[in-house]
Formats: sequence, C-alpha cells, structure tokens
Amino acid sequence: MNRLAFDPQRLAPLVDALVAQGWFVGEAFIDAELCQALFAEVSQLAELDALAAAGIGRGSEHHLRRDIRGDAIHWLDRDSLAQRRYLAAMSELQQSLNQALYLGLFEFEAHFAHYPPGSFYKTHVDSFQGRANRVVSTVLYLNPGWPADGGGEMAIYASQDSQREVARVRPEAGTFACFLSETVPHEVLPTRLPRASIAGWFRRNASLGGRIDPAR
Ligand SMILES: O=C(O)CCC(=O)C(=O)O
Ligand SMILES: [Fe+2]
Repeated sequence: MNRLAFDPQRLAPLVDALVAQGWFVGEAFIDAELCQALFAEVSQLAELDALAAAGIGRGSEHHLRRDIRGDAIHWLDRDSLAQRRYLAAMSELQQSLNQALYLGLFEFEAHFAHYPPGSFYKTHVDSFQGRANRVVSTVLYLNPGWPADGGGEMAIYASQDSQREVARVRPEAGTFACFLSETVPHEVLPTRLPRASIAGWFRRNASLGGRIDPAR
C-alpha cells in the first residue's frame, strides 16, 4: 500500500490541461484498490450516521442551505491507511504543481462527501469571495460501476461564462478531477443513487487582517 496511488506519467498532461483550460479530468487515475478502501470507509461513516450536513460559507458565515447543497461530509483526519495514502498522493501532486506553476501551494484540506439520492450542489466556485485561499480544487470519485442513468455528474462551465458547459464528469470510482478554484464554475447534478467522493483543496497561505486564516 505504500506505492504512489497514481501513475507519475499522468502528471504532465494534468499540469498542461490546468494551464491550457483551467481544468483536468482523468479516468482510472487513482489506484482501484485505494478507491475501494476509501469507498468502504465513507460508506461505513454514512451507515453509522457519522457524517455532518455540509454548509456554505466559512466561520460565522457558515450555514446550511439544502436548496444549494445536499451532501454530508467528514473531514479527512489521517485516521486510516487509505486516507494517509490518498493524502500522500495529493502531496506528490502539490509538489508537481508548485514546481511547474509556481503556485506556492502549502496545504491540502479534504473531506469525504456523501450525496443521498435526490441531492445536488448548485453551480458555484470554490474560493470564497475576497479570500484567495483555495487555489486548486480536486475531486476523487468513489462509486464503482456508476450507471449511465445514475445522474450525479459534475458539470464544468467555462471560466467567463457559467452558462456554457465544457465538460460533464461521471462520478465513477478512480476518476479524478481538478480545476482552478477561483475561476471554474461547476455543479453537481441531482444524483439518483448515493454518491461518494473526496473533495479537496490546495491552499495558499492567506491572512486576514493580521490573523492567519486556518484551513476549512
Ligand atoms: O463532487 C463533485 O463533483 C464536486 C463537489 C464540489 O463542487 C464541492 O464540494 O465544492
Ligand atoms: Fe465545488
């Protein structure tokens, strides 16, 4: 379980796509065995009712809006071998992004997400307004054998035009998406089946009025 969870040869095309179009999607990108372990972990958390309803906004502005987003989450806490292996892979990706793009990324935060049937996440960008904290967003999908009529795709929209869809991503286990957090609008379309993923963000150091701005 110690080897890198993705093929390093796929890094160059990922970086090129981020530069050229602001987003990348790779199928069978993350090791299947690792995806299985992560899927088992989030499924168990859902079964135990150990996930928390996700909100929007941060700090005191954080509130639930089921009309905007309907997932339940659990922040990765390095509690399992699978989590640690995934975080090691993201750390490798962070180094490549920093070397190639001088992004100065210094931290990665991520949570499991579980979307019950009928839930969705309306079109948004991931970086909160006025805070250049999240720089690159990542999503790893965890459901094996996602059916064509399962819904729950992620729609990616053009940077300058959130009406123009440029990609639609089926949430199949192993598929990995990443995109620029501040400029790429995206949406989770209503899912018909329980949908499991890990959403994560590479962050840059940011401070607010002299206070450091912690992750999450
Ligand atoms: O699960 C996805 O496809 C995207 C999730 C997302 O946009 C988010 O958590 O900010
Ligand atoms: Fe998002």
